[in-house]
Amino acid sequence: MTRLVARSLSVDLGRRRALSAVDLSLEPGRFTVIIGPNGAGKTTLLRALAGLLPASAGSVTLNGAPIGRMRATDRARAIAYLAQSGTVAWPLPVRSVVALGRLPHGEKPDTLPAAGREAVAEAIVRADLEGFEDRPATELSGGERARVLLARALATKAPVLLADEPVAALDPRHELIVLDVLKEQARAGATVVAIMHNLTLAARFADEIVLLHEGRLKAHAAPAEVLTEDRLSESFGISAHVSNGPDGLVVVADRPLP
Ligand SMILES: Nc1ncnc2c1ncn2[C@@H]1O[C@H](COP(=O)(O)OP(=O)(O)OP(=O)(O)O)[C@@H](O)[C@H]1O
Repeated sequence: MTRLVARSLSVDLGRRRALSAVDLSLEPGRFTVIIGPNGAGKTTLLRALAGLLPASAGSVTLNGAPIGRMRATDRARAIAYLAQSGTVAWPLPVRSVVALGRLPHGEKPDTLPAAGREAVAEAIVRADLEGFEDRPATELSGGERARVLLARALATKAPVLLADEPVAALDPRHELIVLDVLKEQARAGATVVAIMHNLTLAARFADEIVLLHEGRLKAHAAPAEVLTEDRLSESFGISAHVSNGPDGLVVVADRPLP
């Protein structure tokens, strides 16, 4: 059970303060979705939580240990990080790319032990990639590639999964499949965090929503508490209509505010 905590976390990118004094506690078993307008600091927050960006002030701890002081392999075993629109540089078969998720365990793609092979096979099924195993990962569509990279992250079987816009490139069916997978990971005890722009899907799947705006945490609560018309207009600059649908809140952006 792994708890990831940011305390008064600020991050500077160049001379710009991208994140200011964020306090956030991410608990095992919860699926948290980070929302906010472009440039709000969502990726910066996720990268800092993953230990990929240093804190300029404050701290990030994993089960109480400062993340910046962890060995890289220990961190990679504990936290699977799925980057925004990740790329695949080499024409490796899909199975080998997914197997790279086992590297933090010291397992090489060509010589995976039974547990590694099982983790890879399971990740391929969960990302709906059966039949793609032998295809070169460089010859896939954007959405297929996104699912390969998700499968690579799943194959690590890390207790923390941080995903930057994991459904941005996906068709509606795969959006639902992937969000189900993320929710299942949380239900199985993982700490799962994803950045999303689709507010209706965020409301439907998230246990908690974190709203960022201009580098600051504006809200962190259940979807119905965060996704109010007033807050959407204040943070996103839109006139929005929020209603109750059969599967949760439905958020419709009516028009941009002047
Ligand atoms: N390398 C950099 N140097 C300076 N500023 C940067 C750098 N990278 C990002 N920024 C700025 O930091 C702020 C936060 O960027 P970040 O990528 O975290 O936003 P985001 O909320 O993830 O946005 P999006 O929804 O567009 O992905 C933005 O104002 C951005 O312009």
